[in-house]
Amino acid sequence: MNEQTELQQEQKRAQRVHARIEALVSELEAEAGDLKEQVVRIRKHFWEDVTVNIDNPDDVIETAISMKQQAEVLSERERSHRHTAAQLKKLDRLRDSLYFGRIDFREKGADEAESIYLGTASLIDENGEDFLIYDWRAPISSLYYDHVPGPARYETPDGFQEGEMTLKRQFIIRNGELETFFDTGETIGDELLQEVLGKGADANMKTIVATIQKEQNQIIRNDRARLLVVQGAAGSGKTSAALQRIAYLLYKHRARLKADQVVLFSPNPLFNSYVSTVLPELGEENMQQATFQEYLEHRLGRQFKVEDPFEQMEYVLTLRGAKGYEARVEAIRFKASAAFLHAIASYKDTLQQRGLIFRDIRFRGRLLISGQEIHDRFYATNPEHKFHNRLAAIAEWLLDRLAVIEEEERGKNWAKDEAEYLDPDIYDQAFRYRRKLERQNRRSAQKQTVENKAQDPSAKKDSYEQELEVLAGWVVKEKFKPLRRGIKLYRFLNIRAMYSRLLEEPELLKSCLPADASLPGHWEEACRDTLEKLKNKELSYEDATPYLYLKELLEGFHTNTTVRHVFVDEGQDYSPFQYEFLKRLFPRARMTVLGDFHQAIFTSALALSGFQALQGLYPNEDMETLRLTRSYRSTRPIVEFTRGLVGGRDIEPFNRPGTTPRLALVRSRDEAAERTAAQLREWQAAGYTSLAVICKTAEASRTAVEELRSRGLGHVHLIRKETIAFEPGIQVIPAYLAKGVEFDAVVVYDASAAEYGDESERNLFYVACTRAMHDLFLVAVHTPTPFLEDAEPGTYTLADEPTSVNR
Ligand SMILES: Nc1ncnc2c1ncn2[C@@H]1O[C@H](COP(=O)(O)OP(=O)(O)OP(=O)(O)O)[C@@H](O)[C@H]1O
Repeated sequence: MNEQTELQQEQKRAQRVHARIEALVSELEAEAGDLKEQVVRIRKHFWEDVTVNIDNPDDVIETAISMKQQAEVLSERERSHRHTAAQLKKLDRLRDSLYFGRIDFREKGADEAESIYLGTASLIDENGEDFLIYDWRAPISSLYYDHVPGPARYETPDGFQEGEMTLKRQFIIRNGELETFFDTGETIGDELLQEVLGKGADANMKTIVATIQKEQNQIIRNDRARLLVVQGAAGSGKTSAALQRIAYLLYKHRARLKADQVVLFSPNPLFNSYVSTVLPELGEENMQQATFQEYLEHRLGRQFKVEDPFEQMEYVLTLRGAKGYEARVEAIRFKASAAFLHAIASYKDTLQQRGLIFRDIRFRGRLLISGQEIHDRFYATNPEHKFHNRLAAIAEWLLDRLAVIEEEERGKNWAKDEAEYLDPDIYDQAFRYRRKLERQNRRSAQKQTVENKAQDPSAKKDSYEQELEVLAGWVVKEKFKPLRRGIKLYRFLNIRAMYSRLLEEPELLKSCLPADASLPGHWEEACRDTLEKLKNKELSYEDATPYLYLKELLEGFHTNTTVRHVFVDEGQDYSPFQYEFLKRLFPRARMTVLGDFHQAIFTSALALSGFQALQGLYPNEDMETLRLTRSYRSTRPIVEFTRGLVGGRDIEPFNRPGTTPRLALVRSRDEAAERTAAQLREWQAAGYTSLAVICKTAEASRTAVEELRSRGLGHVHLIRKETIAFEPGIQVIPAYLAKGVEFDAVVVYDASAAEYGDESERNLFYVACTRAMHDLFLVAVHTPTPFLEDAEPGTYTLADEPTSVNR
């Protein structure tokens, strides 16, 4: 068959499928309208259609049955309406794009090949027999992503199905009309990918189902690993693969897995909103999204002012040379290390023998039970018993002691005084509460007397003294409530003092470290600062996780057993501590970690230890590591330039042509602003809509916004750590907040040695440069950053030289 006839045939088929969708839509719309009417009518006349009669017991039963039936009819109609609405949404998604690919597959032993058309959802023909479209996540669809024409196989629940793929085709379908197709010998042919990647950046991430690459498909469909680690270059599709993997898991395990049982940990709120459209676009509900900081705030925010990672980042980036800087940076690194994690765990072990610090239990400024007394009592318990059983015994003992003290307090004048001045509302509340309690606890004869009087309406609150006694009892109970609650939560453990002691006593810490580890330089200097902060109820970011770890080891771990999949994006920026945490917090979840060491920007990052640090997390056989080396985001010239910055020789560009990155060397900040503004205007004129000016820090970004606005540029937006969405226009953004997102064109402002001079800033510079999809412009005042010396020769040009277009 010649290509023209073939095209016509495909177009005819597309028309048929489109017509089927339209017919279904009209049918379902009518059905939905009808159902909606019924629901509204039932709700409105609910009581009219129910026979309400409560004259005798039989009537009551009949009434109940009638109500139940009516409620069931209503909920059945509501369910049908929801189902129809979901079907309509699915059809609406299919209506324009229908399907994107076709494979012809002949099963082993069969005479003929079957044509499989792939789309974002499945669709069956009018007879209910054949699939007009297969969902991209169906087992057979994996053939499309994994194989080229020839012998092929796919995994089914019953094992592998062998066969031969005789055709592989990609379609471009717009508004329900098939424009063209490509037959391809490649796994996923480059034409479609070229077309997709050549488009402009969006305010939100897009799905990639039509062009998923083979190695990405391995990530998406991996069902075996308990811990799946994906190491991939910037722009290699890690986040995309993660999101399509979530969609795949929700489809494959749809009977058991709901979207709220999947959590994605991401670097910041902006990233959260950037990726939040992908799953709904694929017809799935969104997973839960969180940042680690939110979790820390949730657990420690009441007790401490907890520093966030961006404040720490700003400190590291801007205060070089300040007093205590070196000490803190070394401490940041140390406190994120596996050695410190080990130290905290063995510190907890020693505390089982000695050294626990307990809080005094005080009431109205008076000491009730001293920390020393609790301490002595704890160490008098049997050391053979489990630590948490010993603690539970102490809590029980404290509650008993408290009950006795509470009883004594009731007769005291302060309680009666307070009872006398109770607010009328609280008074009533107290009185009712007391009566209820006393009905439940008829313990002593004395109580009984009071209760009888209180319960007897004729007695009213006759004796003033007795009434006051009742109320004083209530007052004391209310005042003791927080004490009892605190004891149940083990607040009598003084975690702050114990964490502080570990920092105050280097010998103690050394004894808890693994044999091959030692304390970092300037340790005591760093600790002085931390201890001061702890005293003021402040917690640095580097201390927050170790502190919480110690707290949980002592008090018991909080767990969430409903979550089944945890995804950690930008996984290189998490410490071993944080992984240990996530594992304990979600004991029933599988974990997918996505990261790129070249983008490790936090001092606490895994960068040095690499993902090996994750090895102890789960047994080796439960862990799998996959690599993505091809970079899709940026044009070939941009990838060829950026990979040199980090020595990433194995980073392979997707072959998309573009302009070579340019460097403008300027003499002043003023000139830098001029050049930047001019470049942005040029890009706007060329039709780019998503533009970013990436600076090193928040402060530099604020200044840049002023400089650009004062040059008449409109719609210049400053991105802060709290920003949750892009507004249309030019984004000015600190590099560390640009993680995970992308723009049509990027100015790196300012790429000078003064700004990016220290080796520790290399990765940050790399992150900034790799955000550009189509064009990259660097501006440097005086001397450019030394990192440019590592760029492969010829991969960037000076802006004043003629621009070379690398095709
Ligand atoms: N198979 C694909 N088909 C089409 N586009 C793709 C594909 N894989 C990746 N992309 C595109 O490449 C860009 C980068 O993808 P993504 O953000 O997932 O990469 P990443 O590895 O998470 O990047 P980074 O680590 O730099 O944040 C996105 O625009 C994405 O849509």
